Amino acid sequence: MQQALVVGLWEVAILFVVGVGFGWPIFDYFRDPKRLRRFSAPSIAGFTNLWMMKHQWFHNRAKATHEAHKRLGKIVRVGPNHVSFVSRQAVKDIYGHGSPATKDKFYMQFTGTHESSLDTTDRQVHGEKRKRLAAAFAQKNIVDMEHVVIEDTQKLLKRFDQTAATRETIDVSWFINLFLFDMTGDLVFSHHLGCVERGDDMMLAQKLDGTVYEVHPVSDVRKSLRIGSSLGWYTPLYHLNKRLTAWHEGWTGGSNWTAIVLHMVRTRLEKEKEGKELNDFFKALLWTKDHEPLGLEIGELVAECSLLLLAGSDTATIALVSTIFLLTKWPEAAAKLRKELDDAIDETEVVPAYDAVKNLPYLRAVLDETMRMRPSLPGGLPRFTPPEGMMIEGEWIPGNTTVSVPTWSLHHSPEYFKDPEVFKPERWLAEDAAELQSTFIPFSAGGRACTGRNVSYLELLVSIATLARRYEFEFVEPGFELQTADTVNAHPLAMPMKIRRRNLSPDITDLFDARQVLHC
Ligand code: HEM
Repeated sequence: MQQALVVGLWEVAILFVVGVGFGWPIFDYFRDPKRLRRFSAPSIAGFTNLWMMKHQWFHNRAKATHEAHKRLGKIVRVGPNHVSFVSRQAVKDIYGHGSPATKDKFYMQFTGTHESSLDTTDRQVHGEKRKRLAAAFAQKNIVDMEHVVIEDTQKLLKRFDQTAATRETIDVSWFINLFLFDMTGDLVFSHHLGCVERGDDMMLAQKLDGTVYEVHPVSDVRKSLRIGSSLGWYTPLYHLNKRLTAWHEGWTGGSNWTAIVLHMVRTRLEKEKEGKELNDFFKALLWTKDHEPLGLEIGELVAECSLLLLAGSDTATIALVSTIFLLTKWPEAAAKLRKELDDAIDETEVVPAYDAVKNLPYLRAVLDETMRMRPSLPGGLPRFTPPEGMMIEGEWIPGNTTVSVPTWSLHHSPEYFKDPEVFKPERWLAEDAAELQSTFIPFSAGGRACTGRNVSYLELLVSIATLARRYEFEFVEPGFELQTADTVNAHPLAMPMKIRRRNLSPDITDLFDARQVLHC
């Protein structure tokens, strides 16, 4: 009798949870307190965040949103409380300086013990954090770091030259990822990771008790971003869902990443104690411009550095791999670029100086066209409307609503970019190019746009100029298409290629031997 009652209670409880779980979203959809039903939604997106979570999990959020916009128009409801806009005006309204929208709670997935510049939703806290970094990332400071870019590029060339000599197949995507890990480690921490030299992504990590262990972070980071961003689309139950999915290796992956950064922070602080004067981004987190100590807690240093190391390496990897992919796919553009580079750069240069390449119009157009066609963060970056609501694209959007502009869709909109599926660097050199800039948002826009934009152009223009001038790349598989795993960043998957030397510039081994003799 008692057992029957217990089973009965369980059944009622299950029925209640299922009833509320399914019934409430349907009830709320028809209740429509924010009048969002006026915007069309793909499949179940108007009722539940599961639509977004599913596409995020399967790495195709940006593509699914794009399809929805193509079918349903420039304003689409992509979640019960999320409206997506593909328009120039919406970029201004949502992301522009002076926009009342704040960052969405989606970003809580990135927050550990402390918030970083990227994930804080508080304007004042963000203002202070951004001011600190902005000084370090100013153009005049970055130029002093050019030698790091040049030296790391030479190390990559050494590896690519060997591959070219043997005509073996190489996964270019993998080596570019290693190259940008090395470069970002050097720029942020003055810490050379040596990934390119070893050909692997091994990094040392440190537990809080000081134990040091080895981690291979590429797959850890992807798994961590995959689970975090999928759950991030349903913030009310984020912490509960995190507990329920504690078995997923992405959470361990995230902890390993933090442990890598902790190791780098501690190592860098040791060097500081030894009185070494190092010119890197880390110093902006230790000292004010007038050399007053900032006294940040170690947790905050780890949060900021974790962002810098990941934002710096992942995004630029995507841009550089995509450039090589698109130039190989569109050989006419590659030929034009090589002509410009051969005419402008001295034959004896191996890695040209930034000054020699920064104003080359076709080179810059190639990079911008790449970031248009394959933006590093292809999905919409979610923002939250203020409690009183706001106008977006001429529509009144009530308060506390998530809004975004999907970068991929904006960059592939025929309204702004003629023949959007064609790789056409020339569009950035045409008379109306200035107008295109307002719908070109690879670094986002306004007060929360990328702080690392200047350093990215330095790294990317120098490395593209070097690689395009020195090599011809070939796909091993005819008609190869580069696949990506879109978490928040669109991580490029393998790109097997053969590399041929163009024999224009000096041999890199001679250069290294000369440097070694010099150092002796
Ligand atoms: C091609 C290279 C890069 C691209 C396409 C890129 C893109 C972006 C985008 C779209 C955002 C806004 C993210 C959001 O609102 O969710 C962002 C933010 C940020 N990026 Fe980058 N990024 C690049 C390279 C870098 C580099 C090299 C660094 C530094 C080493 C960096 C540091 C940051 C930081 C600190 C933020 C947060 C800005 C803030 O909210 O104040 N990025 N980046």
